[in-house]
Amino acid sequence: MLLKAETLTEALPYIQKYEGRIFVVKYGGHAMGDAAKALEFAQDIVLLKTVGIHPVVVHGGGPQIGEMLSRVGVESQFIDGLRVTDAETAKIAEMVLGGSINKEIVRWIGNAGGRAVGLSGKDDRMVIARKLTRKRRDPGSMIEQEIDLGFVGEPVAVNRSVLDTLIADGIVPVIAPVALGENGDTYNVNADTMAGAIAGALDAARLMLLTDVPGVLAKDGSLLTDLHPAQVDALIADGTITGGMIPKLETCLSAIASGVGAAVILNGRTSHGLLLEIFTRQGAGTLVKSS
Ligand SMILES: Nc1ncnc2c1ncn2[C@@H]1O[C@H](COP(=O)(O)OP(=O)(O)O)[C@@H](O)[C@H]1O
Ligand SMILES: CC(=O)N[C@@H](CCC(=O)OP(=O)(O)O)C(=O)O
Repeated sequence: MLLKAETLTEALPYIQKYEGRIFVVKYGGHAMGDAAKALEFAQDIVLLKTVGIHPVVVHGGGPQIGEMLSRVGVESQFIDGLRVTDAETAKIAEMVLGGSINKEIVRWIGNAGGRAVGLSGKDDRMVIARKLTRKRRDPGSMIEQEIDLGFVGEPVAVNRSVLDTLIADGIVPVIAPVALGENGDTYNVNADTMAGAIAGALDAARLMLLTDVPGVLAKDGSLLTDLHPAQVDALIADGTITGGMIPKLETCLSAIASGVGAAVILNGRTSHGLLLEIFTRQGAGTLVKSS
């Protein structure tokens, strides 16, 4: 697609603008389609690296974890888009995320002609997390109850040194959302949250969240192409944004607050959607930006 002369002319200013900058790309479990789509994603990542932008991939795998859990007869429950994670679930989540999905993405990028190294937050103690707590109040009650999500973590520190080494060596880091607790426990981290923490620590120009919808949709189904952080609370309160879209937008806001240039939520199954967003005037998806 980028080989057309007019497309290249349109892309050039963006290439110059972002040369040398880091783009954190979160590849969600729902965004992963068939083998052809996976190859397109990998080609886009390789193209970014080739033009001098440094992609860092953080992947999810919620549906794939769910499949494995049901195969072994373990049920799982979600609260506010987060999987309640007991010790057995944490083990299976780590196996699926760090074992099978991580290595598949590394393979795809390699097949597309790039260099990739897979790791999780545990490698080189890259991401340290603490137990995440959630509070809930029953309708009509004044008392807030703490909900125990088990081994669900929120990143509290990111050590970027191993990522800097890989990036400088021409390698795309591919990161599974598993982190190390301060006490040495293993924590399952929502992949959006993980991507946001890494984007913040790397001063990324963009955080790109690839999912299975075109972006944030209004109640009438139309795409909200631009969102200011101040609009998000109201969209959650009036029920426009629900489920997994809530942690996604919370992540966008905290990434922007920690210095990331902007965040984009877009459809990872659209052919070369990543390139359309970065290198064309029209873009793709929902851009969340302060000004
Ligand atoms: N306003 C909204 N616009 C778009 N999607 C929304 C909205 N509110 C809730 N969603 C849901 O959020 C989902 C994306 O979150 P999630 O399933 O966690 O994605 P992923 O697995 O890619 O991280 C969409 O498939 C959709 O069902
Ligand atoms: C705590 C928590 O919910 N962790 C997620 C990690 C994977 C993930 O976030 O994957 P997607 O991006 O594909 O949804 C989970 O167990 O499903």
